Amino acid sequence: MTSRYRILSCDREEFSQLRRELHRRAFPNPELAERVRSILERVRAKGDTALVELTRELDRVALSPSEFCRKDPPKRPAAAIHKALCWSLANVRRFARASRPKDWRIRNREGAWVGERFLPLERVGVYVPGGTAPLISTALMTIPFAREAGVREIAAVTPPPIDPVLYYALRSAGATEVYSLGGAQAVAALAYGTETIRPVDKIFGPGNSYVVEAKRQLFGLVAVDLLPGPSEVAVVADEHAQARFVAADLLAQAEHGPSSRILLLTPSRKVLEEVIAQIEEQTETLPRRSMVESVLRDHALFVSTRTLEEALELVGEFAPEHLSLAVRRPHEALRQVRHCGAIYLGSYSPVAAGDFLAGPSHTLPTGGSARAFDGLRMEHFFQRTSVLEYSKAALARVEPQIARFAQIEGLAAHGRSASVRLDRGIRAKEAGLLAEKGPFG
Ligand SMILES: NC(=O)c1ccc[n+]([C@@H]2O[C@H](COP(=O)([O-])OP(=O)(O)OC[C@H]3O[C@@H](n4cnc5c(N)ncnc54)[C@H](O)[C@@H]3O)[C@@H](O)[C@H]2O)c1
Ligand SMILES: [Zn+2]
Repeated sequence: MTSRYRILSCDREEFSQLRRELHRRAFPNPELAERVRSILERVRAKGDTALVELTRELDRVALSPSEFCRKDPPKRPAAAIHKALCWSLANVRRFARASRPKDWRIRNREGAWVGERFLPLERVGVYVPGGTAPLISTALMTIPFAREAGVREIAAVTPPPIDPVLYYALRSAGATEVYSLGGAQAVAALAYGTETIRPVDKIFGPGNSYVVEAKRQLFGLVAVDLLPGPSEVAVVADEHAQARFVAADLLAQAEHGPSSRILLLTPSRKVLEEVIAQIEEQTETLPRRSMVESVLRDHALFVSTRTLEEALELVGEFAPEHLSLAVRRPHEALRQVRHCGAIYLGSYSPVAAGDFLAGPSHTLPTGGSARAFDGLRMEHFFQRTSVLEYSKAALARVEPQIARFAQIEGLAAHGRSASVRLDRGIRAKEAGLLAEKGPFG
């Protein structure tokens, strides 16, 4: 079959080649890094003055520092829109509450209590993209987690002018401050603070490459959640898959932007051909047709594998943001799938449901980073502390081992801090240990 798309039929040799190709790593782009570095430095050095200049240069909006923070009450949108927002909010809040981390403790080998305590962060910043489209769903998929976690101060930033429905969504989701600021400069303001914005402890949310690079550079000064990039989807389809559904899911992600990536893996050549025919048919009627076509041309890959197992193995190598398992036995396939951001099981779970309202956050790792990074989740809004409690009896049981470590590491005061509590002859003991030989002889 000839096609304008990239189609691979995967035999033994191509399989290992494709495995290598699909195993991606994201490197920072040096020019972009330099550009972002200079924006961050301007905000650090000149505060609000830099924010006024950058907002004029990059967003083409003239704002004075007193106009950054929006204080006006939000206007309630039309009933039908309001209902959709509430639907999403209810699902996300419920998911957030159910996934709240719980304090726990166990007794260790010597009978002391050891455990973890989770406290909500005090002040966070949430970036909500707004450059090309007001990502209202992003407001609903980040801020409620902070709110349900018990974070007291939630500062949301989004590029001006703020869409009225987005403003309403930011407020109803629980933002306690909303700033008309976008791009790397908004991230810098959250991290460094300016005359009008107090710095935050952690920065959340997706954004374009400037926003993500700013988070990467500021990591350490503040905490960040993850570095989400352009959207992507992989679909694994078997011979039972509905080509119409599969094509629709692939096109939905292609619609996100020119750098979106889409991947289809199927052991059925027939399904592959049907999906491509469906893509051509469905693309005709999409409003963002030209963008979708450029994604299909430059960032789409259609692979026919020998078996379903091979398809599932390759998809683990790709570690996609979204994975749809359009197969007859999705739960069985799930067991064979390795890392990815979110998995959609069966024929009736469109990725768009997760994008807009299902419950788990749609802020997910991209570019292969799902191999090690999690999508945004409740735990990210907590700071975790370990808690330890010894009784005298527990300490007595283990004190000789503490003394031994103290000796190995040459830290006598450490050893003494245990033995002194047990009234064990301190000096005699230390003298004895120090007189002994080294660990290996
Ligand atoms: N992975 C995820 O979970 C996820 C979820 C939602 C959105 N996203 C991604 O978020 C992104 C949204 O991007 P967007 O552009 O629409 O909005 P955005 O708000 O992220 O970026 C707009 C800002 O970029 C800055 N900017 C634009 N051009 C610049 C330049 N030349 N130099 C410096 N700064 C510049 C401007 O200040 C502007 O305010 C998309 O790439 C989308 O895929 C990812
Ligand atoms: Zn999507």
